Amino acid sequence: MALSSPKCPSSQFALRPSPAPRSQRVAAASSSLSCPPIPRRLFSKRVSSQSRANRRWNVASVHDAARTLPISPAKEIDLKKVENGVSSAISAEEYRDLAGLSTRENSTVSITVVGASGDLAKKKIFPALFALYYEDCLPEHFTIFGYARSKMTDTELRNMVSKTLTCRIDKRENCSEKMEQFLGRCFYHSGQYDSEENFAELDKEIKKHEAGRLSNRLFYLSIPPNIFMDVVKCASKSASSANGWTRVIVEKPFGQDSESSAALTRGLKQFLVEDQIFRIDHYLGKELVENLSVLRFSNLVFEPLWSRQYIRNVQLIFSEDFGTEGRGGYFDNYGIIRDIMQNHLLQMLALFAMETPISLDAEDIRNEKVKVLRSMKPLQLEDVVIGQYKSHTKGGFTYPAYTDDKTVPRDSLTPTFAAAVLFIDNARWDGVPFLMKAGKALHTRRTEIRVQFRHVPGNLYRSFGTDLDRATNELVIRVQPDEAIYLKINNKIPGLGMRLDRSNLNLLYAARGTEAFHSL
Ligand SMILES: NC(=O)C1=CN([C@@H]2O[C@H](COP(=O)(O)OP(=O)(O)OC[C@H]3O[C@@H](n4cnc5c(N)ncnc54)[C@H](OP(=O)(O)O)[C@@H]3O)[C@@H](O)[C@H]2O)C=CC1
Ligand SMILES: O=C1O[C@H](COP(=O)(O)O)[C@@H](O)[C@H](O)[C@H]1O
Repeated sequence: MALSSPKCPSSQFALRPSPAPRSQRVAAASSSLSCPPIPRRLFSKRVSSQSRANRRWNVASVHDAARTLPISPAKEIDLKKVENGVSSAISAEEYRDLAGLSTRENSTVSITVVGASGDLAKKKIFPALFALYYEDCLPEHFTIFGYARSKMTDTELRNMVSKTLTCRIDKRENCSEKMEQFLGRCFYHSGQYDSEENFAELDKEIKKHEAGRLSNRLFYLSIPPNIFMDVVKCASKSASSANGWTRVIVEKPFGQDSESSAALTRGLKQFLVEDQIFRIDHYLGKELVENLSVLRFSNLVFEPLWSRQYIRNVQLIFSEDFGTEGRGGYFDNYGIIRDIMQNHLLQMLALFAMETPISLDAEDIRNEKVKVLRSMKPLQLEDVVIGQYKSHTKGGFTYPAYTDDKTVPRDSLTPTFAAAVLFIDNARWDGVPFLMKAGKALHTRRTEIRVQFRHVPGNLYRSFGTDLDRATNELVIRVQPDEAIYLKINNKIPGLGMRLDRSNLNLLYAARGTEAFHSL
């Protein structure tokens, strides 16, 4: 089924409930007011005034426990318009207001992409920012700074970024013109992550562009987590906003284990209040992951089947057909389990397996997900397989081994592949294996959830061609590429006689070209 694509990002945030019903999002899109509705959960009642914990960071915000969206302190916003999440389409300007990005008060927003020389920044962050710019969802006065240790000029950054910008959106009018304008707003500053002095230099550069306007600053930590603290400390001391808000987006993985995760949180809180910290897992912004709860909770046909009674196993599969390619600096310290399984796949699993939440508020969904995680049996070593990709030749081309990557130590034992069987010890899922598989440099690029159903007891058609005991129903939720949901069913081959075959009942998404980071 083809779905028309909204013009503007849907402001869908990690750990947030399902988005607006499709019809409403499309309505928003087709409106001349271009930006889509913002979910109610972003406007929970808990409004904190200016940060008491740390006045340097000077923020006022609306706080939603699982995910926060601070808004500009001085702003009066008609929240009724967005009560119940998605009641009406809103304008680009209102969208910016709600995100605290208004320009009405002559304010600026400076976005610093820390780790701008890296993979995430190049592949996803700059393109997502461009998509927002294209859709007029960034404020009038905004500037983007790349910050990293690598030496680069502004022009080199622009050249690097321009290679990954695309006009993914439906209308491609003036795309190259818009790109030029966007690139003109991008600057680069080279510095160390633990140097207050270098961040003070960045501060000076930012100030030049702020030109005395109200200063709002966003730091996107597109770096390995072990240097988050250095950056937050230095940015806090030397480059935070003096009169507007300062926010920090923190990438996964949030530490190495629960101890280091708690230490990271404690560390961040020395310099930030919770409202300033935005933890992101971009898989939660993927269309099919967002659709998971909709599929299950708004279709009578699925929910009754969603249990051990009918489901034999669930597989969560992530595979990439490329290796680390220069990302060893980050990846080698974390490995595939911490890079993919513990966050992206586990989030998908929790959404898949949770009980019906009380509401679509982020906190209610989070509570249900936590119950799933707490019901999980601790993993045993024998339930896990790990591996690392080796060099191989195919079609006359030799693909490098993981340890051939110059950014990876030659003797690295970091896993690039892992498979694990997980069990959820509760009434719904007792005994159902949840198989997770994740790997880099495999044959295909694919992320999907495969739900295999039990055999039909006493199947009448056992003797008709197909081995129906094996060919059980399977529901496939293909997250990427070529998003689709299809159900494998057994049916009769048309014509004389009785021969059976397996077919797919399809919900194919046309190439919509949306990208999770764009909406997040
Ligand atoms: N790549 C992706 O698609 C995604 C990545 N992420 C997350 O983004 C973060 C960054 O990932 P990614 O961009 O892929 O990683 P990279 O390895 O590309 O690292 C980003 C930048 O950080 C600096 N860096 C790398 N290693 C180190 C190190 N050991 N010490 C200090 N600086 C270092 C480098 O900049 P320089 O040397 O110039 O300072 C590098 O360009 C991670 O937390 C990852 O989980 C999340 C979603 C998707
Ligand atoms: O978080 C990460 O995700 C990417 C894959 O993201 P996708 O949206 O392209 O599927 C992965 O390559 C990277 O290792 C990891 O850090």
